[in-house]
Amino acid sequence: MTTPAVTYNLIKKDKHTGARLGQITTPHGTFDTPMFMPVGTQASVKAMAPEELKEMGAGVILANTYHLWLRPGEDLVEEAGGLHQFMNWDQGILTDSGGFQVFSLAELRNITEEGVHFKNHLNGQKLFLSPEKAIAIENALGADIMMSFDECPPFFESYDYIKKSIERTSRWAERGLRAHKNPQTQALFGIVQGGGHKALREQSARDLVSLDFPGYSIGGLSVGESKAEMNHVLDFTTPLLPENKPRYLMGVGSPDALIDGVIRGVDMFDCVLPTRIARNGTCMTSKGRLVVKNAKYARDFRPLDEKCNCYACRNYTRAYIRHLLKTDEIFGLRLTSYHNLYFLLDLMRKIRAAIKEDRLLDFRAEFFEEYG
Ligand SMILES: CNc1nc2cc3c(=O)[nH]c(N)nc3c(CCN)c2[nH]1
Repeated sequence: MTTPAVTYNLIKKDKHTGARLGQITTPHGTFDTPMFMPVGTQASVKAMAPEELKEMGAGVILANTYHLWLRPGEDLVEEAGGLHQFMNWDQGILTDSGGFQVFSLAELRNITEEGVHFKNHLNGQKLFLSPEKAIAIENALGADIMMSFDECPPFFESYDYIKKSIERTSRWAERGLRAHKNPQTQALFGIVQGGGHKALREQSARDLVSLDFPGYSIGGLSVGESKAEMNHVLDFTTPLLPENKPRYLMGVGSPDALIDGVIRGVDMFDCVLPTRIARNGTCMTSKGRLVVKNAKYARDFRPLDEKCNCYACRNYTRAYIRHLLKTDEIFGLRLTSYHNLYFLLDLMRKIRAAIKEDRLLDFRAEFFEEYG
């Protein structure tokens, strides 16, 4: 039995909720869970240097197969020694498989059993992605954790459509497992789908768990459904997954969604939100969102968040950051991006501490009281 590339160690279960304290060990280090993973779609977490990401406690970051396949090409990244070498990041890297990005970015032509035909969103060129092609690209990129090639169906699609979709996604997952060249150094996760349908989530989970992946992602969420609907799906989906393997909720999220996902047994999260809203001057604070570009902050010489200990909050004021954003000074985006990423990574640190002391529900109540 070869040692798998990624192993999960469940350290402690919260007494009052489904939350778990754990650690995930990868070829590039061991990281505490629950964890938030900053998104670096094109091999860069926008505006952040690797040293800054390390300083704020980021362990695993994301990159996207679809984007890197188009530019600069997986062969170039492989020639550079793989993503870690190429982007000078020696901690964890997870690559998404391209399925979701194709559906959300490219002009779709059609989905067949073989794979997905579509147009390159940059130049309209006809392209084709199959499970085998996506896995080959992820093998070349060299991420520690790879996603299976899946279809993320619209949450509100019909039962029949989603049933056909998850059955094909499970066949794609099996094809991906067979095509995977480096299982000893790269862990391939299965992605559970099924929309809002309990029976389909059960069928998808059953199919994927029988293929014995080293970890499982929960897909098909954070695609426009309400937070209540997402939490309801999590309520019946996480218990279907093996306790001794990591669970990754894709594309989530906001501070409240992170807490509610942890409570329902999720270990890993990713979202572009912190860096995306930072670029238009919206900051996450313990008292909710703060749009620092607003005129009311022009002479506000307090930090973005008086309870935050990040580089931006220790050294700069709302007035200065607002000035930078208003004058299109790039340093402004760097400060808001740094702060938002730090805010979510620090939130995960607080959540892990709360699980350790069995006071996660109290922490949730305190957090929501202030966050609004
Ligand atoms: C922002 N919301 C969101 N929902 C997702 C679902 C999938 C999903 O169902 N499958 C895959 N492969 N990726 C997803 C992603 C991208 C995660 N970086 C999602 N993002």
